[in-house]
Amino acid sequence: MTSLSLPDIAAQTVPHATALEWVGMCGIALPVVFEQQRVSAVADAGVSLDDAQARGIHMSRLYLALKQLESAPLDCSALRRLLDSFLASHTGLSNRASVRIAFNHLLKRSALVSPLAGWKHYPVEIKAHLSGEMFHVELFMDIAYSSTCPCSAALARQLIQESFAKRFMDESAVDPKAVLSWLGTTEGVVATPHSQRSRARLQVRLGEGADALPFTALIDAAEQALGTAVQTAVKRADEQAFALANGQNLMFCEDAARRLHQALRQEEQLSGFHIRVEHAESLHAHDAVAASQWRW
Ligand SMILES: Nc1nc2c(ncn2[C@@H]2O[C@H](COP(=O)(O)OP(=O)(O)OP(=O)(O)O)[C@@H](O)[C@H]2O)c(=O)[nH]1
Repeated sequence: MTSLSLPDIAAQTVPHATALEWVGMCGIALPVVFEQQRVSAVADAGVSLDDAQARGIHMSRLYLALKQLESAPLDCSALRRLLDSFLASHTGLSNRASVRIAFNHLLKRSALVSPLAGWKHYPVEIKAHLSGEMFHVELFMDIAYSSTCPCSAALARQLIQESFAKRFMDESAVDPKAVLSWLGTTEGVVATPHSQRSRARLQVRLGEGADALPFTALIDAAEQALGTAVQTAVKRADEQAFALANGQNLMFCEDAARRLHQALRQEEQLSGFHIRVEHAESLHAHDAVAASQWRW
């Protein structure tokens, strides 16, 4: 064993001094506690390097500080304490600190009709920033839903009308039983509208005084506004109810963005948001996309 001290390269000065906006680590494996459950998260942690002469920051200090989140429930207070400790460990070097934490939020969802339930995961992210006394937290969530094209539905209805006219218009008296049985065939309902799995990507900024991270409430509000969230456990009765829900919930991407905008405006704990919806069209190979924002 040698008694030589370890070289500390980070403490050196640099010949071409430049302050840096952000320096840190990305993709750190981190177990966190959210809503009484331990979840496997990935974190990015960093600070500004405002001392233009300093060679580097002390990455190990940020890494070790993240340990705080292994046991403390994940909320705004815990994030604030973490960022305070990032800056406290970089006095004289850094004035700003940030952390990003990403994980899958699991929620149990009931079937539409049958007494079944299953799990859905929602990719979520938390971004917290501290600059002087300015602390803010942003949340991101990704929500899958089903959308049926209103234009395609109208065109399909027109084809069904034409098919009906061809089959029954020459008859002097239309027999309801014949119509009923004809409606149950693919000659009757001759066309179906296209629908697609769609995604809503919500970014929100929490207002001052917020402590809890309201992922569940926001996801519930968004799914309620969209009306046709993707399902978990599905029996035929559930699938039929889903077909009815979609038929009564026709929407362009613009409709989805507007509904979400209205829903998020009701959320008093938010100070701003950005919405992006993507309808992964089955009509063509590109997506239909709409975005909206408030105080973003
Ligand atoms: N600043 C910086 N450190 C890096 C980088 N890549 C790897 N590291 C390593 O991160 C390790 C931890 O750095 P420090 O936190 O300064 O470690 P330390 O000097 O033992 O810890 P302190 O005594 O608390 O300063 C060092 O071994 C660095 O070489 C990089 O790009 N920048």
